[in-house]
Amino acid sequence: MTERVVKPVGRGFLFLDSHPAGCARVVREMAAEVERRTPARRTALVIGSSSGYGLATTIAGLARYGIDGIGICFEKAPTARRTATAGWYRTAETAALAAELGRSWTFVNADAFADTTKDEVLDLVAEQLGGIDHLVYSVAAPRRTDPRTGETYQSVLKAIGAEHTTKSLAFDDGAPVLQEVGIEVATDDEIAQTVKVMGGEDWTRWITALQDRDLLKPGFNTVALTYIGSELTGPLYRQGSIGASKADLEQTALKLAADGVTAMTSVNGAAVTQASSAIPGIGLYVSLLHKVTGLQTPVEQSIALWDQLTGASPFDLDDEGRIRLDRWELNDDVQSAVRAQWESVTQANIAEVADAAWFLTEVRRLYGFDVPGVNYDAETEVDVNWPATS
Ligand SMILES: NC(=O)c1ccc[n+]([C@@H]2O[C@H](COP(=O)([O-])OP(=O)(O)OC[C@H]3O[C@@H](n4cnc5c(N)ncnc54)[C@H](O)[C@@H]3O)[C@@H](O)[C@H]2O)c1
Repeated sequence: MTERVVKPVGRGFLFLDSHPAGCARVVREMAAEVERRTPARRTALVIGSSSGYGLATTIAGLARYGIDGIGICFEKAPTARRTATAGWYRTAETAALAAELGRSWTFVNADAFADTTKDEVLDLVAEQLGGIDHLVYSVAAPRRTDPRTGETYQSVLKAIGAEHTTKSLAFDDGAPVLQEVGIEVATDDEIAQTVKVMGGEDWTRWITALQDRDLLKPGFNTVALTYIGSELTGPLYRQGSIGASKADLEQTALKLAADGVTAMTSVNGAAVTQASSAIPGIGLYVSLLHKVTGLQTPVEQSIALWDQLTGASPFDLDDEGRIRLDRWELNDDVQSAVRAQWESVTQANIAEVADAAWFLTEVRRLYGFDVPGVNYDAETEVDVNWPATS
């Protein structure tokens, strides 16, 4: 047991330590957003369950429909010098929540891309759940090793075709700083590697592995998360290397559907997550978006997703068969207001035009800081165990 005071130490939007009590409270706050429904008696596999949209999907499914499941994520244990990663602590609290609600959830801390992980998880699915009704694929990873070849691919955040610059938000001692950031052009190889990491290949491999062991229940459906976003972020995101991987993911859904699997992508709206805060321009964009309209939270969107996956609500699909949870973001009035603010923002007016302070708080909350009700001067237990099977 190791109790210590944990402070936000780091650079930019990256902190070295996470606050266990703060992370636990964030999980409870997320669960409190969910209105319960009659249990749906369904089982789910959530890949990327410790953070961002995968965490929200896990909590929403558990708290709204009493879904049982297995979550997979890739987190770091505490060491003598550093706390565990935030997702480790959030997973411990999510497991405690599941136990309180009397549901069966097991969390596997391993590389989802590895075949050894697939084998381990499929064994658990067979033993504990008897099969899967829903698979939600919500991985955001910087690299992937293909277990068949041993080759490691890296994803990049670069433009395609022409170089680009974007306005971007940074902070100096808590004060917002407007920057211009250059975006390099990705080579063909970098684009191909990004698609290998964030495209649909691994999602397909999970589904094939489940099919091979006859673990898909009748009525099974699966979603992988994708993003479209605004024209303002288009050159870097949707038309960039990461967007190429999202196009691949969307094509994969169509291929899986052609093979008889109920597979769709879910277009979620912008959210402040560890993955998104690393993308230049996104911090400024969401700070402006928040000022214009507020953001629909990941839990709110995940509730809408579960309502559709369980059949409680009809699917809200676009012409390309994608579930649209981002209509609030891409609404024309919202986008033209955000564009006007994006064009008018300067160093002098940034604190008024953008909700920069809100954004910084959201980033700090990703590590369990700035959470109301937590005493950050008190010692907190950092040696939290990975949850046992519930
Ligand atoms: N954040 C946004 O604004 C946004 C918007 C729309 C869609 N999305 C999509 O949602 C998905 C999740 O993104 P996020 O922003 O919630 O990310 P995130 O960084 O908050 O979470 C990523 C999750 O993936 C897990 N993970 C990473 N590498 C892994 C590995 N090798 N094996 C197992 N688990 C691994 C992490 O542990 C974590 O649980 C992505 O597909 C992303 O494109 C995000």
